[in-house]
Order: sequence, then C-alpha cells, then structure tokens
Amino acid sequence: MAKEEGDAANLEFFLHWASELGISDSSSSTLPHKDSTFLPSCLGHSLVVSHFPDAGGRGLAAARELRKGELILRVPKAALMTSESLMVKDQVLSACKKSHPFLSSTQILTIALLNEVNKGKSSWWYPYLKQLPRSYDTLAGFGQFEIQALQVDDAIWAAEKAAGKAKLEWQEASVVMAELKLKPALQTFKAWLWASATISSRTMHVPWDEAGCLCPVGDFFNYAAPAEEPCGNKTLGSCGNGFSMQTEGLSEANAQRLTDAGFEDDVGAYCFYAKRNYREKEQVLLSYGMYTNLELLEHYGFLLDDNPNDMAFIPLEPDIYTLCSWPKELLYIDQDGKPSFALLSAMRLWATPPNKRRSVGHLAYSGKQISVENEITVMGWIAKKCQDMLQNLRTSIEQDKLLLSSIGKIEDIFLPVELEKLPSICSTELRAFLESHEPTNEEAFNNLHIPRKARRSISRWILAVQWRLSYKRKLLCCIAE
Ligand SMILES: C[S@@+](CC[C@H](N)C(=O)[O-])C[C@H]1O[C@@H](n2cnc3c(N)ncnc32)[C@H](O)[C@@H]1O
Repeated sequence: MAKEEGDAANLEFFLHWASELGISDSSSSTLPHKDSTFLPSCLGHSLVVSHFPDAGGRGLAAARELRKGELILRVPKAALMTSESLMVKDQVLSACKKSHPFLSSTQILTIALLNEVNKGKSSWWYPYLKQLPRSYDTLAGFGQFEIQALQVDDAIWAAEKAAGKAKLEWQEASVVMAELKLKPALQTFKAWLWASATISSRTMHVPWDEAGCLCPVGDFFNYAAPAEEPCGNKTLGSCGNGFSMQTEGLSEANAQRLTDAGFEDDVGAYCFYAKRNYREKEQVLLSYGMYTNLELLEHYGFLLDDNPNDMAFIPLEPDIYTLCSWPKELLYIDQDGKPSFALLSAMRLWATPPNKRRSVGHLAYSGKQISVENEITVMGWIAKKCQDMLQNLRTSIEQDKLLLSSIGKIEDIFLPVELEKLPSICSTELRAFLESHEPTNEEAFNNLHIPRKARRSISRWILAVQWRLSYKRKLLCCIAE
C-alpha cells in the first residue's frame, strides 16, 4: 500500500476508534457520523480533518458554518492519555513510579509515553500513537549549528538551556527506563527528545496533573495567537476550566467568555468551543496561550510571521536597570516596532537629570512624557540602540531573506559547484551547515547532494533564520517609527 493510502487508512481507523471512546464533535448524543463508504467517525458534524500547508499542516476545518461559542468537540476523561490513565493499566509502570518519587510529573508522563510506544501494536493506545508526528522542531532538539543561527544572545541562551534541561531530565529518567526494560532505541536521548516534544507541543491543561494530558483529536487543532488576554492570565491552561457547557441561547457576555477549551468536571470531558464564527471549510484554530515567537519555537517548534505577542527584548546598561524597578522581560520593542510601556518609562527617567528625577518620577511611571526635549532624547537613544543591535548581528535583513530563499532550493544544489553560484554570505552559512552535518562515508562516496542528517535539520535551520529575521524586522520598524 502507498504511504498516503496507509496514512489515510490509519486516520480513518483512528477516528473510528475515537468515536467508540465517546469522542464527538456533535453536541447532541446522536450516533457517530457515518456514510456508506467509511467507518463511523467521531467527526463530520462540526469538524473534519484537513490540510493547511501554510498554517500548521494537518488540522481541523469547519464541516459547516460554526457559530462563536458553539461546542464543537468533546473528549471524555476516559479518552485522555495521562500518567494516571496509563498507570491504571500498567502495574509495572505504577510500581516504578512509586520507587522513584524524585521525578517531575512531566518526566513521569514522558516515561509513560515511551513505555506505551514500547508495547507496539499491543498498546491499547496504538491507533492514537500512530497519529503522533515522527519528529519535532522544538528548541531542545536544535543542534549547535541551528542554535548559533539564531544569532541573538537571548535566543541562543534559551535554546542551550532547553537542550541542557532535556538532557538532564533524560539522565535522571534513564534508570527508570532501564528498569522498565524499554527497547534500547527508546532509551536514547533522541527518543527522549521525541517524547518530551510530543508532551510539550500536544498536552492540554488538566487540574489534577501538572504534566497535562494528551487529548486525542483535540490535539489536531492548530494555533492562532490570542489577540488579547482572555481572562487576565498568560496561559490558556489556567483559565480553561471556567468555560460553560451551555451553548443554546448564549448571552453576549457568555459568548465572549466561551473561547477555546478546558476540562469540565461536571461533564467529565475536555470541551472545545468555537472562538469565533467560522465558514464551512475554514480552519478552526485554538489559542494555546500568549507566546512570543521564541516561546512558540521552544514549546511547539514553529513561529508565526505576524505574531501580535512577539517582542524583541532590549538589553540596557546596568545604570539604567538600577534606576527603574521594571523586570527585564517588560523592556522590549513590540511586534509593530513600538517601545513597551516599561522601556519608555525607564528611558524617560534615565534621560532626566539626576536632581530632577524624584520630582518627575510619577510622570514616567504613569506612562506620560516628561518634556519634548526628554522625549527626543529617549527616542533617539532607543533608535540608536536598535541600530547598534542590528549592526552587531552577523547578517542583515536582506541577507537573511536571500538565505531563506536559497535554503528553499537547497535540495537542488549539487555540491560543491552550485554552492559557488550563491551570494557569498549565503554560501558561507550553507557551507557551515553542511560541515556541521558531515556526510557518512557512503554519502560522500556517492556524492549525494545533501547528507541525510542535514536534510532532517533543514527545517530547524529555516526556523532559526526566520526567527532572527522577525527579530531584526522589529528593530528596523522601531528605527523607522
Ligand atoms: C497540537 S498540534 C496541532 C496539530 C498538528 N498540526 C498535527 O498534525 O498533529 C501542535 C503542532 O502543530 C503545528 N502548528 C500548530 N499551529 C501552527 C501554526 N499556526 N503554524 C505552523 N505550525 C503550527 C506545530 O508543529 C505544533 O507543534
């Protein structure tokens, strides 16, 4: 059977398996969707699986017009994969967990997931496991080359920290995986990275386990950035349980409140609601939370071209930090190139002569201009800072754009002759990329275009260049303001 046909058959079987577990996209308790050709499916009433090449790949589309606030998917507790549900069915896993109380809840779920994969076809979860991606592009899996390609110190630091944390967690967990007698391939760091990326990018908040749950079908929703805080908290998880199950006769206030998803105790299910009205076939999106592009990359392995919550942090000289009480994470340039409230406030105070700071402090802290002269100094300083930051980075915006279009063609490049035809900045980075993924002897012997290992890293390299480009664009926008 061709791969596509195999994938389609697996998906059909999975949606049937899900319907038998009570997963449903229908708010009434009618029988699962069925037509004469396919197995009964849990979808078809409100949602269908579809492909969105530019917005997350596989995702869920509206099967009909959907109204804001409508209940569109319900996943009963029994269908949620959690450490608890995996342990109930596996005494050995449960005993192992008890003898290693030092492990975090995320480490336990990671081990439990690998333990389930280890069972192969005999796992009760097999139809679901088959639907999980084979690889991820989350920051922890970036190699040294891709990390350096981020160029900005803060981002490099975040990537190194993510990789270091993953390694440490794996080392701590390895004794348990050995006790569970997992296959050697499932005890490797590579397998650990896969399982922890599955958990990082696909779990949803539940109140009884910090690691969250894997939610079959519910984890097919791709992401849309929330434009504003839904309930005053940064992440969706902490406000997910406030949603109401009622969808009939919604008041405007309730319709506003009913966004996204959450576990509902009284229903005993994870419930998903339409965040807005959708036309038939439009992709239905979920807001996982408010994330900057770097955070999206870290936790989910993608970023958005136009992320309203993205920001470029501005490192300040120590004497400016000591002047203000703002935490560093509030000192940034926003997506539109505007300095944040805290950055402006800190700079206005800093640009005031020391003997006058006390008397104008209240203006700075309430976001008001201090004087025209002060404002000109502040704006000039911020623009100069952005300019210096841009100049200190290895490549320019134009070069990054060129590089991105060259990486797109990398599969066609016949080494080393074609490499020479590229602009020098592109060929230098391309050469460094290839050198960091040395070909195997066999590949070198056969003069294959791109080593296999490198091919798998291309998507991460593209993400790194896209990330630094979006960062530079914000700085440029600020200078142009
Ligand atoms: C919960 S899953 C969503 C379903 C996923 N597309 C699938 O096929 O299983 C989250 C992952 O989908 C991808 N994704 C979600 N929203 C995206 C978006 N707006 N743009 C690009 N990728 C997205 C990312 O790989 C992310 O880690």
